[in-house]
Amino acid sequence: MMILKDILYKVTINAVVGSTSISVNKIEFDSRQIKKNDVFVAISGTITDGHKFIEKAIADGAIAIVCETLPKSLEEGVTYIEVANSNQALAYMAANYYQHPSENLKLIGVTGTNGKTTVTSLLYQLFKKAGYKVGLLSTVKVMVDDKTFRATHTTPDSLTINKYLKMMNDEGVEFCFMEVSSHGIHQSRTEGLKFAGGIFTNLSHDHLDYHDSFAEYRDVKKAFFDGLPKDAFALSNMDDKNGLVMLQNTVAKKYTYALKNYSDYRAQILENEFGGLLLKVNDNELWTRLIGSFNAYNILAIYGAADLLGLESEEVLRLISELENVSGRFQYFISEEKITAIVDYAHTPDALKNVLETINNIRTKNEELITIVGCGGDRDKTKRPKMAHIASALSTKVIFTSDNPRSEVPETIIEDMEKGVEPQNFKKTLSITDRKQAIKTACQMAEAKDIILIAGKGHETYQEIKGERFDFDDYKIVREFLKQLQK
Ligand SMILES: CC(=O)N[C@H]1[C@@H](OP(=O)(O)OP(=O)(O)OC[C@H]2O[C@@H](n3ccc(=O)[nH]c3=O)[C@H](O)[C@@H]2O)O[C@H](CO)[C@@H](O)[C@@H]1O[C@H](C)C(=O)N[C@@H](C)C(=O)N[C@H](CCC(=O)O)C(=O)O
Ligand SMILES: Nc1ncnc2c1ncn2[C@@H]1O[C@H](COP(=O)(O)OP(=O)(O)OP(=O)(O)O)[C@@H](O)[C@H]1O
Ligand SMILES: N[C@H](CCC[C@H](N)C(=O)O)C(=O)O
Ligand SMILES: [Mg+2]
Repeated sequence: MMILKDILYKVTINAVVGSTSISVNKIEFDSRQIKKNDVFVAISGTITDGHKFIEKAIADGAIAIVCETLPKSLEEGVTYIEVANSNQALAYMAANYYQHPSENLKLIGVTGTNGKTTVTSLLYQLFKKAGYKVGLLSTVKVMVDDKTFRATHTTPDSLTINKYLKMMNDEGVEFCFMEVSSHGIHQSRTEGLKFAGGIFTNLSHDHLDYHDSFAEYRDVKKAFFDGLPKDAFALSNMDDKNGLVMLQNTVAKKYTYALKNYSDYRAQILENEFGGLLLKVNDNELWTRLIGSFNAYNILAIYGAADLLGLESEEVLRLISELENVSGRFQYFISEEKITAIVDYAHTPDALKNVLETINNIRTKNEELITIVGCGGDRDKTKRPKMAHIASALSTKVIFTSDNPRSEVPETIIEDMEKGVEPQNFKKTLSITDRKQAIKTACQMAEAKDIILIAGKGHETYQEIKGERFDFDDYKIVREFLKQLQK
């Protein structure tokens, strides 16, 4: 239980009806979770409006309501708080309720179109190897030191974030690395958190189904850096054309990293092969198992963050060479017949281009590259033809298939993709709606030494169709087919 007034500390309030000295049990923003003596926060969302469920919440025992518009009829004995922004109010209420857990550890946020999971997961590994208790909030999973929890989002809602941070406080966690998605920033999920640092990876085409324009997408990401406190660091990628934009209004201490432009943390790629990357980082040689020039940026970002967080440079260089790859990110194996199968999470045009260019830099010309790719349903439609254009231009053969169709018709998604294929590449492409069938066909087509890239789902162990999740694991399926085909 907690006094409502204390939960509302720092919340911008327009009007109060009733007493804020009442004791409430817990905070909920979903009326279906309300129990007796809870406070319900009504949020107007993308599908429905929480305000429609105020009456239901009270009937189920809510004794306080936080909302942006007071209901026409007010119930006796219920306290109503009218606020300017329910999402923001929820974030401050969540921080108050869990006693500001972000202030009791060093919280580092990573934002950008691609690389967030890779950078946060590598930082988690690095700080664990350095002997610290560490937290992780990522697309793939949540870690409270050594305990694993299922991730429902890249950036969870503010109540969930603060719940995990409080658990980390109780476990004595000193550092927490979290992904900060543009949806998360736009919905104030990270409002009220005290960040010790922010890292910008890159900005390219994604989520234009949610943001009205690329400029709005950029400005939402920039808002994260604008909100960093002056004792935090802001580490930005100077090779990204929006790298400086992210830093221009932050009061945090500014640092930069790059391979091409002058920066505080610089790297050069000395070797780039399937075995890993040999880098020169600020005049030190560094080996990493990770593959691909895009991973040079991720490695440099974690090197800079570790330095800014006080880890000793020599130790960081040694530990980075021990880091394991992140699940579903350029995860590969080579079959007995020397066919290389790569599973990667690339689901944006820039990511797909990076992965395909990496493979093309490594493979010899007589090794065919067969790419299997689809696009998520209920996501950015404008990236579909771009992904298909990139896949068909940079592969020897391409099979368009389903990713997570969600509520859309899979064939329509594939048609959207096919529109991006240039005529000279038509002969390279094939469309097979069933993803399993597409993977099997690629395995049948592949000859010894060929490479199969399965892109878009990475670590995901499900396929989302019409609101249901069916078991589906790219990596397991391709291994199985290559074994069956004795290839
Ligand atoms: C589009 C989007 O981001 N939606 C998120 C948002 O939901 P919403 O506010 O739009 O919810 P809504 O369904 O319209 O409902 C409005 C309100 O009414 C309430 N409600 C609803 C029904 C009811 O009976 N009673 C009730 O009180 C809901 O609890 C909600 O507060 O807030 C919810 C609670 O935090 C999130 O679960 C939900 O994520 C949905 C499921 C989602 O798919 N989000 C994806 C797009 C997402 O967030 N992705 C990003 C980036 C991914 C990446 O690039 O890696 C992420 O950070 O994961
Ligand atoms: N620094 C980078 N620059 C460009 N592409 C990258 C970079 N790092 C990873 N990628 C590519 O993007 C894919 C997704 O990487 P990752 O999961 O780290 O990104 P993310 O930002 O967490 O994505 P999401 O927004 O979906 O959570 C990888 O599988 C790889 O293909
Ligand atoms: N295979 C996934 C990748 C994107 C998942 C996440 N970034 C999101 O937007 O929810 C899809 O496109 O369905
Ligand atoms: Mg991620």
